[in-house]
Amino acid sequence: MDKHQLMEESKIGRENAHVPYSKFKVGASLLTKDGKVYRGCNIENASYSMTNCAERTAIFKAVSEGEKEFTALAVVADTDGPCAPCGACRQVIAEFCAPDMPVYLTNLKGDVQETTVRELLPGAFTPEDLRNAGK
Ligand SMILES: O=c1ccn([C@H]2C[C@H](O)[C@@H](CO)O2)c(=O)[nH]1
Ligand SMILES: [Zn+2]
Repeated sequence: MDKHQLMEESKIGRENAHVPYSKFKVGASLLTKDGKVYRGCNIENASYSMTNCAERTAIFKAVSEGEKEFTALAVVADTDGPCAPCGACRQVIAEFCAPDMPVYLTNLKGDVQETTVRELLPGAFTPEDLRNAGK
């Protein structure tokens, strides 16, 4: 699967967005090392803060199915420029994806910003920090 196909998968994921409050649909697609794609959408709640973003939906779906190795992530929304993941998602992405993994931030107009996990959250707090604590 190439990056263009992965970006199309994120648009398919976006179609299931549950957004009665913001009306802002986001889609994500996460590619595994074995070529499988996990799609995600944002899922809002009447208790607004319970909302789960598209990126975290895709990651949690994959991890809950036993997936551990990821090679790319694409995110899409109907934004003016490429859709930027929120801070919470950047932290979760950094937990499960390698620092140099490509991330494709896109919109429905076809703008694409190719970035990396490291660039999304420089200096991320990682499992390594916990392992090294007190040493
Ligand atoms: O990268 C992003 C940014 C926002 N949202 C969602 C959360 C909420 O449902 C809506 C507005 O913030 O967009 C995502 O899913 N991903
Ligand atoms: Zn988010």
